[in-house]
Amino acid sequence: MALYWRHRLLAEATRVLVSSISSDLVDARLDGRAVAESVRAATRQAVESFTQDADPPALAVVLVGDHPASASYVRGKKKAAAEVGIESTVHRRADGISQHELLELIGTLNADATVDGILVQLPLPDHIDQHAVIEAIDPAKDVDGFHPQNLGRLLIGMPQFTPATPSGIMVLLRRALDDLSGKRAVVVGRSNIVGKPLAALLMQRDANATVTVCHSRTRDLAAHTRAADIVVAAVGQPKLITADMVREGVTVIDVGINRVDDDARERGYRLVGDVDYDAIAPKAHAITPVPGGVGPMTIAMLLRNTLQAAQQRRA
Ligand SMILES: Nc1nc2c(c(=O)[nH]1)N[C@@H](CN(C=O)c1ccc(C(=O)N[C@@H](CCC(=O)O)C(=O)O)cc1)CN2
Ligand SMILES: [Mg+2]
Repeated sequence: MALYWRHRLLAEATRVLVSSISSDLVDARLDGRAVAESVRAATRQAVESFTQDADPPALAVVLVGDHPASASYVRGKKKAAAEVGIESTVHRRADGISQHELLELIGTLNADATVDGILVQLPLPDHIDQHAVIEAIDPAKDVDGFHPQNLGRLLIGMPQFTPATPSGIMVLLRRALDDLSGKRAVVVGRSNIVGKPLAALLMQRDANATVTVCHSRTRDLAAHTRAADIVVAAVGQPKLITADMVREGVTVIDVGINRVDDDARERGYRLVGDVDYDAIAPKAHAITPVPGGVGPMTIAMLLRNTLQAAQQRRA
């Protein structure tokens, strides 16, 4: 029970801070960078007070292979951690690492009392069983909140670590809407790291949304999204959600990060979400851009989880 209340207090502190910052809802654009900055500022302050009489929270990040996007997210995590006073160590391993070797590394990090939080950057190479790796992480150090124990706790309303992207989305939704109670929320995508935990958070008693989860086999997706007050797209398909699929006044959260070729850009591509932002923005109450929407929240919420891990472990 103590864990539960500590989690709720931290969540409430973030919510108060986030709702008190100057408006980051310019027109309909819901500025994830600004909200993430406020979450990081709150975390920085809390880390400062934690380190008055304790070592800084310590995060271990495991990165397998040389997937460029994963390497870039891990750099982002390391930099953001340093900025709020969290120590981080990246354990980089070659693509060819065996599952056994990876499980051994997790075992070593679990046993290391100086490590508060562990995360394994996803995706992992095909020859490794992702579930086995996640299950090997000590649930008390599972700052991604992907361990079955933590996902199970979330489902029954006793969260310990809540996955970063869904909890970041909840902060954005609370920033955009005064009350989620009774709102019809359609989550498009049923992944273990976004869709499923987000559905659990939205139907929790402190949110009270009415939740529908849609996926690749859903018949007449547009009929669901058109009836929704909140649409969350987390599929990985550019322009899956078009203007004719949403109602006037909708709140749209775009979780997709898709690279599309663009010769005009120096890097040869640009990032787009799952949502046709330009067409939907004029009719939306609020909508997150890509980049600069959900992505920055993912890293901010991870930092919060890492502080929480240190607080719980050292209590
Ligand atoms: N172990 C984990 N693996 C993965 C997670 C996760 O939470 N834990 N989530 C994603 C990747 N991810 C963090 O790991 C992540 C994705 C996107 C961003 C972000 O800030 N995106 C920017 C754009 C960045 C760019 O230019 O490429 C944005 O949307 O503005 C941060 C973190 C999968 N793996
Ligand atoms: Mg976004």
